[in-house]
Amino acid sequence: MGFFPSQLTRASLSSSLARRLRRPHPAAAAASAARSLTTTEGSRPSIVHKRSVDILHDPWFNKGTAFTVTERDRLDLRGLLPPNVMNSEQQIERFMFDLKRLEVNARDGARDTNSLAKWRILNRLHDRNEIMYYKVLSENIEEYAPIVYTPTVGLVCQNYSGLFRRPRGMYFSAEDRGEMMSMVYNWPADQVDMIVVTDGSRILGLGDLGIQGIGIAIGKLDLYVAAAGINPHRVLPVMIDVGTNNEKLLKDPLYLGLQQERLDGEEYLSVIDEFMRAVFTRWPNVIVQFEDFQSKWAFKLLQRYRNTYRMFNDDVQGTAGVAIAGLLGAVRAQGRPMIDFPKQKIVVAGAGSAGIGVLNAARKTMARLLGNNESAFESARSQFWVVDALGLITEDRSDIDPEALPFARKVREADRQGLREGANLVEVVKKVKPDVLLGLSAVGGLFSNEVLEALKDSTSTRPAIFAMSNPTKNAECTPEQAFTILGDHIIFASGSPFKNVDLEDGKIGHCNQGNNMYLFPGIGLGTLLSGARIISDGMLQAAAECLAAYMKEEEVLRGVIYPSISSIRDITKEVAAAVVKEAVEEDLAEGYRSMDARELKRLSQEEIVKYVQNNMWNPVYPTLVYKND
Ligand SMILES: NC(=O)C1=CN([C@@H]2O[C@H](COP(=O)(O)OP(=O)(O)OC[C@H]3O[C@@H](n4cnc5c(N)ncnc54)[C@H](O)[C@@H]3O)[C@@H](O)[C@H]2O)C=CC1
Ligand SMILES: CC(=O)C(=O)O
Ligand SMILES: [Mg+2]
Repeated sequence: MGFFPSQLTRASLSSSLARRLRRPHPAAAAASAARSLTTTEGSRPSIVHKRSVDILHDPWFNKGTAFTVTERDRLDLRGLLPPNVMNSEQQIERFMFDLKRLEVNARDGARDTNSLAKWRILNRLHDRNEIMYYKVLSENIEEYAPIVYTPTVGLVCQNYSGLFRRPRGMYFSAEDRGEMMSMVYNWPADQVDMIVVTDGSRILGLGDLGIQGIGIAIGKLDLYVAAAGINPHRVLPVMIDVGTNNEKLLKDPLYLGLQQERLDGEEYLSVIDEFMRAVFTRWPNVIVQFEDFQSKWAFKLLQRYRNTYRMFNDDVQGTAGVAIAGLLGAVRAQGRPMIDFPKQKIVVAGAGSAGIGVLNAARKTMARLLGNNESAFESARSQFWVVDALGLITEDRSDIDPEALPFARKVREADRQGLREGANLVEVVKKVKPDVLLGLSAVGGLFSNEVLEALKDSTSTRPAIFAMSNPTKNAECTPEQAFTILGDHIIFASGSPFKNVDLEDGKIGHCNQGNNMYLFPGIGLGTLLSGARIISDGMLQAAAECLAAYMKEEEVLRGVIYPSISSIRDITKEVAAAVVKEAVEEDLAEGYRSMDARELKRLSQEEIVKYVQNNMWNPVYPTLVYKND
């Protein structure tokens, strides 16, 4: 990721040094200024022999956010900086604000009081030396994933306008309409494999963070490099800035994004359409991961692009796959075969992009296990109870969200259970006695003691709790609460990492991390290496099944339903191989580099895994050779 300092040759460095040395000494400049009444050194233009990112990386010329719009156009900088142009006083104010916040920030982390300080140190390393950064991250993934990814990345996004030092990635704003097709050429890499794009409208469970949401795209791509071995020179974090509806940011003089309300409707769509056309024109083989778009647009954009472009929505599709793997694990943990999955009663709190994604995938998986026909699909529907901000969703609700409609309980059914439209979560859990309680609500503490007490009457021998909302403070409950109230026999998973819980008698309450990080890197890598033109449901299903099968029987029986993050590279390799295999079987694979479609078809399972492994980038210094051309 970033701007390839390694590509600066000794020649370009020494010529830039020579140019600087040719620049007049300040004393000589002062004398010359005195000779002229009209021109001072400050107002005289500087001759610059470089353009684009080379300027941003030259501390002599770099003005950061203070480059004016015309300068950005003249110097090929459009899109390489956040859109809000600042003057030098504002820049200093922003810097000082952040400097003075250091002590406060140190207390902000949920569990690690130094998390933001660690992020800063890692980020500075990322700016200085990419290979070393990724080596540190890969070799210490358990320790640093919570810093570059959830939960700390949430804190980073909340404070991004203050933390911003060097730009990373591209910014496409509403002001860039009509320019995007040329702007993409400001990015220095001729090959980009992976883009993670957000519009900042729903960052983790933290709401609309506007332009500051670029932190999540950067964090996800860090995992692409560390887990999937995508070459960091070929990843691109993108922020599409269509404004923000966050009142605080709209009023903040130090905010780096457009201070206007979000575009909506056709205007919004035209910006996203233009962005998609531009990136696929320059990089026809790129894969675009949509991340943290508010539900309102997440589904619409997925439907709009999924059959034309190589893209997927991680919150809808990645999360669904991870949840399915966990739900199947929870069935196995009860000592029951997976075929029993369609008998599970599942209460889902949250009907947004993530919740609905999980519900659709779980229903399809049940239907497949029941015979894969229409009646199986219909009967699977009755296994779910969905509670959103307004309570239990039934067909009695007016103005029901079309995505949630298939999961609305029939009024008669609800009546029979003593439930009604809008029933609260405690009532629903009491009446349904579910096997699984799954939270994707972004409401920290939603699984209150009362809800957990109600779950004691679950008909399952091993009730499962998935508190999947991020970051840590948004988790629906903590593992301590769950194990303390319900005992050691439960299955527990959370979206952000928690420590295992020490229980009495030396027993351990295992806390699984149920996060889409176990799938999205493998989905991206498998798509890239298969050369599939689109990402099909089958490819996503293959990824989920691979993750489910990764866990051994004895682990699952101990309550360990997701792997340890320390093996994420190995899991990702297997997931990517499963995606490649499925793409080949569905005749979607067109090959990658010298591996053409016909040859891909001839590979055995083992050879596919090897092929994937051989194409994963490793953080090792290459030998550098000077070439004078
Ligand atoms: N663990 C993981 O891999 C993932 C976790 N997430 C997390 O899921 C959460 C939700 O994400 P989205 O679905 O995109 O958000 P969203 O904002 O689209 O949906 C939130 C849903 O929760 C509902 N809700 C709000 N208050 C509620 C309450 N008191 N009781 C029940 N439901 C309530 C809302 O009505 C809405 O349906 C976020 O915290 C996000 O970080 C999202 C994707 C992946
Ligand atoms: C993990 C993730 O994608 C989210 O919380 O939005
Ligand atoms: Mg997300």
